[in-house]
Amino acid sequence: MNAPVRLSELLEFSSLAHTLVFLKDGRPFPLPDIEITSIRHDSRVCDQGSIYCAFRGLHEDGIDFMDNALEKGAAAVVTDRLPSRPHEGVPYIVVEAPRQAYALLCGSFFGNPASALKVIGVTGTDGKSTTIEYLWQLLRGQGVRAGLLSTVSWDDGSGLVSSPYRQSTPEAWELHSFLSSCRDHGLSIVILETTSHALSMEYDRLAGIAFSGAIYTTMTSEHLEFHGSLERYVDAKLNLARRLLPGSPLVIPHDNARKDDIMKAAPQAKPFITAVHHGKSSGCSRKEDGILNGTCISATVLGMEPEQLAFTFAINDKELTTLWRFPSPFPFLLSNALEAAAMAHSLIDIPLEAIIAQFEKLSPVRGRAIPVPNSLGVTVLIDFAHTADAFAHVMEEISRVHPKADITVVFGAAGERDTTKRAPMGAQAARWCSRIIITDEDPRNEGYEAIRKDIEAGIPDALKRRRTILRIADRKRAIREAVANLNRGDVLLLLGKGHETTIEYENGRKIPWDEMREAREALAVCAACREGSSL
Ligand SMILES: CC(=O)N[C@H]1[C@@H](OP(=O)(O)OP(=O)(O)OC[C@H]2O[C@@H](n3ccc(=O)[nH]c3=O)[C@H](O)[C@@H]2O)O[C@H](CO)[C@@H](O)[C@@H]1O[C@H](C)C(=O)N[C@@H](C)C(=O)N[C@H](CCC(=O)O)C(=O)O
Ligand SMILES: Nc1ncnc2c1ncn2[C@@H]1O[C@H](COP(=O)(O)OP(=O)(O)OP(=O)(O)O)[C@@H](O)[C@H]1O
Repeated sequence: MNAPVRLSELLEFSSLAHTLVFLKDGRPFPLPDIEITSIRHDSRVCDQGSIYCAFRGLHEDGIDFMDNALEKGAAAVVTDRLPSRPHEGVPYIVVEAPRQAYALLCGSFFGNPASALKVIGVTGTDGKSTTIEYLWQLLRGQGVRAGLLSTVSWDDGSGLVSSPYRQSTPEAWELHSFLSSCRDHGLSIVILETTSHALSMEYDRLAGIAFSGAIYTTMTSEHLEFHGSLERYVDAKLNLARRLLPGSPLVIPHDNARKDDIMKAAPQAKPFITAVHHGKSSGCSRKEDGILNGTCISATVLGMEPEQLAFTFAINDKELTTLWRFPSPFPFLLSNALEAAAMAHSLIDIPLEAIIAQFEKLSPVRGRAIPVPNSLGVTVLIDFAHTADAFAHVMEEISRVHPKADITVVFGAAGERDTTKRAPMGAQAARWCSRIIITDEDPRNEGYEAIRKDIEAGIPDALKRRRTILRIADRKRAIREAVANLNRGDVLLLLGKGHETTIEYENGRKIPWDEMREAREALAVCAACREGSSL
């Protein structure tokens, strides 16, 4: 529990542009200084001494809950307009953007912990959590304890646990509370997942934080239901580069289509371009990539096995001949690791070779490209792919590793979220897989049927006739059906649930979910059944 802070101090240290309105006997009156115990955007969790920040939401207008917040004990209100009948004796802090004000006040409440830390932001469409956890592992391998907050994990210096938050970049109160805990544990580096929602000017959850490093992973398309267009989505992502401190490392993969825009958004950054390629190729070059002041790091994959990759790497034009190992067959994960290595190298000034030597010991990230052991002679992979680009990468690479295998995929798509990605996901599934089972991911109020139709709309008619397409809403039954039909040598991809622990249905109803347990159980049932029938 943090000690209360005086309102005057909070306002001063947050540098918040505001107008303070405090009425007594119907007239403006100088505000008596009050103690603030918390900053909240939800009236239901306000208590004695809270500041209530009224947000305009997708469903509600926070101004309608001011009375509720005051009844709960809120001592002040942040708003973009006064209510029609302002209460006497309530300080109204009138601002242009309440969400930005909320973030600045939260930072100020916790003593602006970000300014005492090197905060590294990781953004992109796919690969954020994996890259973050690889960076955390690589730094740890060099004896540097770093804080970490991603969709999957959380470490404030007290150890790695599952992230307790529903959001990948949590709301500012939770975020600054986490950062202050990192500072109090004596950490100097914190790696933060910075999502497009959090970076957008609409939500601005990261307002007031200056970044000491940024990694961009892939940049395709997601969350268009929120951003409205691809350009606005990209622009939100660029806010991370715009918030880099001068001279900070900025790591971008060579094949990121928005590489130039990202570099333009941070002209004073120190760029690192990374590339992973097969066989002989130039990878990236400082001249071609326009980074004469930066560094190119490229890995050449020389060998692919079902469980690992062998590669060499080059820094700028200097090719190093040592053969290194990466403990996964997926080059896109090697690309994430290479980005993490570039950042670690820049942050702690340790030769890249020493960092890359740690690759073979990297642990997988929960729910990402995790094989499920079995006795059926099949390959079953659990993965969190939930965009068309991630589908393409996983499916293409698994086909390369198992060129003769029949591939079955089980997947769905999130309800009430980006609908534009569904058809392209269906198209990728049909391109690479002979058997497609469309099931529930998080149908929410949209329901299974609408989502299934959107996915199927992306499957070309010619492929519809050549593929087996099953529609099984119940994910447990879908997995059982998929496993029951596998033949020795086949591949089964279970996509989109990864580490998640629930499936969300209508009106917020959730059922507990564990994809690994479901897969194991389905495989055990099938193994027992096949043993029984061979007796
Ligand atoms: C879809 C979405 O973005 N929802 C966010 C949004 O909710 P909303 O607009 O529906 O809120 P609302 O119900 O209209 O309420 C408006 C305001 O009134 C308040 N309220 C409401 C009721 C009441 O009784 N009292 C009260 O004070 C609410 O607390 C809120 O501040 O505003 C809320 C307050 O900021 C957010 O917590 C909420 O995030 C929800 C939890 C969410 O799921 N967000 C996801 C989409 C998200 O942010 N994801 C990104 C990206 C993930 C990725 O890339 O993988 C992330 O960073 O996690
Ligand atoms: N570099 C990459 N290129 C393409 N796809 C990738 C890459 N890295 C990971 N993926 C795919 O994206 C999935 C999600 O990975 P990860 O959790 O690291 O991304 P994320 O950006 O954190 O996603 P989210 O924020 O939605 O959790 C992986 O399971 C994999 O299928």
